[in-house]
Amino acid sequence: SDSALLLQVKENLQNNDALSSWNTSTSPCSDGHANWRGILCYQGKVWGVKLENMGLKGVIDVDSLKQLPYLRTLSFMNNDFEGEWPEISQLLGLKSIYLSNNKFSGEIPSQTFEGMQWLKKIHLSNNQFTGSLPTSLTLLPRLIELRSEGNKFSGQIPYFRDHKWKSFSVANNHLQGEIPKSLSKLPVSSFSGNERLCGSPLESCHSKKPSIVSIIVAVVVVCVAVIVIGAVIFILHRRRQREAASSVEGPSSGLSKGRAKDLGDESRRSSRSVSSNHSRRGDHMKLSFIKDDREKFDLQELLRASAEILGSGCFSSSYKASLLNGPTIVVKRFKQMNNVGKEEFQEHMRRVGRLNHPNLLPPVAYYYRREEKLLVTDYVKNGSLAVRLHGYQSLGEPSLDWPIRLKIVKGIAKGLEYLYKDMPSLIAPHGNLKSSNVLLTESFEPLLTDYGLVPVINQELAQDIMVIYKSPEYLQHGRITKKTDVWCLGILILEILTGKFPANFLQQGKGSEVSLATWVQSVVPEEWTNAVFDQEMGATKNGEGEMAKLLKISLSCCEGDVDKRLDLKEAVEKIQEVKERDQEDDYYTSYASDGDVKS
Ligand SMILES: Nc1ncnc2c1ncn2[C@@H]1O[C@H](COP(=O)(O)OP(=O)(O)OP(=O)(O)O)[C@@H](O)[C@H]1O
Repeated sequence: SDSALLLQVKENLQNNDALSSWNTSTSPCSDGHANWRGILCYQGKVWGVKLENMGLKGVIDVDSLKQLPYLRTLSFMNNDFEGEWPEISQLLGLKSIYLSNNKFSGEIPSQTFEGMQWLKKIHLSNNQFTGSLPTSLTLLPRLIELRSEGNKFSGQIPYFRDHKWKSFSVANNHLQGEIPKSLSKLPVSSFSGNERLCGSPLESCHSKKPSIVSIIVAVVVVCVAVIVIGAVIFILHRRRQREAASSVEGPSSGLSKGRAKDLGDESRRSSRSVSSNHSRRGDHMKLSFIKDDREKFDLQELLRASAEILGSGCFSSSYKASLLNGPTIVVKRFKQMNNVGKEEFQEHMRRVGRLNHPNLLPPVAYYYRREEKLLVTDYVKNGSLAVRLHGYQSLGEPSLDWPIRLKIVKGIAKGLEYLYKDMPSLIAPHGNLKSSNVLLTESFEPLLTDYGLVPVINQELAQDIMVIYKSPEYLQHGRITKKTDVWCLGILILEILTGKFPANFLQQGKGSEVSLATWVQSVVPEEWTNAVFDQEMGATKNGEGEMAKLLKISLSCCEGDVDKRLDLKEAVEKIQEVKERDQEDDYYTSYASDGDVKS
């Protein structure tokens, strides 16, 4: 019976506490409705198994599922399954398969989908699948959704013919080669994050195949160059060693101490040995500067500078260092980038370095070694918006007033708008927009930091640390869209208006939809003045009307349904329309006129 088969499925699952309703006292389906959690019924028959967000792992018992004759949809999204591709391809009647956001790994055999002629939707995003995208996908006549972003698929995209895509993404994999013509009308975001993929809608390939002769010539030239460079490096290295031995031996300074305490595999060495170790590496101490217009310094000078730790997140640690007779700078040490290659990292830094906007903090220099990636920026005097919003009251310092908060919001929106224009190939051009990544200049102009990093951060860890992966679309459907940064913007504005820390509202566990936005929505507008707006903002004459306007805009940015959410352009336009003071507007009336806000 269906009951026995499903109980067998349950038995093979670990962490199955959420399935307590699966027991012999009821049947899974009766008279059209389901008695068992996660079972979808139609006319008393099991047509779907939807076990999402339950922390499940173990084995998916395909042999039992195979015997459910009416099974059409299967979802194990947002769980903790590991291991190889489950043999669900034996379930020939399936119309949809959802396995996104697990830890499945390994290759999916190329013939896997053969014969699954009813299959319309396949969601595999954010696992760790490797190898090629199975060619049998191209043979599925009804396929309209294929989500495979955020894996480690490599090789070329197979040739799809006449599929009418409702949703397609192979973004953030290791795919390469030319995108098949049949997919060239899809948006850039469907393919971004694959460094070696080319052809429309991405940049054209221009790939003239080099002749054998030119390859041989190139190899010879490279070999000669390597020998010459090696000899030069050796000489310089020896010279520096001698110089360094005398200059570095002195008492170690703040940054080297901080690094010695904190730097990954070097953590157990003393600060002195960090310094001398680096000095032995000679040329490896060189930082790559983005622009030529500033005085250069190298890693050794950084290690000698007096330094203090500014903070250490999951993603990076940041040190403030004052160079002797030089500027005060911040060295950010990335923790989650060990998958990125040198070329990729350099190209990315150069790309970020080309950006130029008054609301973006520009990189000054970077440093790459396989086990160490550093980014140097200027120190920004007023620190982060996070500290200003949440840390100042305890110090007895005045908080930010409403006009300044509005100025900050407008600056953030402009910075983000620029990122969207100048990094169009990224699905989430910022990716980690939050208050600790907004710094404030002396005139309280906001500067965005940590932007554009999605392509170089380790995918599997990025999911735990970057704000885009807390969005409703990611938690529910495992996808990131061009509007995901807008959601982050909305939450950030709510944080600025309420003075509340968004992370406190995110429930533990995947799939939760509770956020600062849901809390604000739970408060009636009449209570906003007392219950929602940060009392620390202080009263501005008639400011509440404008505050309410901004609050409504931010709620529209946080709309859970991506289609209803404002896009970035709309959001920025509306934000720029909010005035610092508005003598006529009153927030109750302005709220009443806008019925769709609480959708
Ligand atoms: N250039 C800078 N000038 C002044 N303060 C900075 C600068 N860069 C970073 N900070 C501050 O240093 C602290 C640590 O920053 P860091 O980016 O390392 O971690 P985080 O932003 O708190 O968390 P995460 O690792 O998730 O990004 C933060 O409060 C940040 O605002």
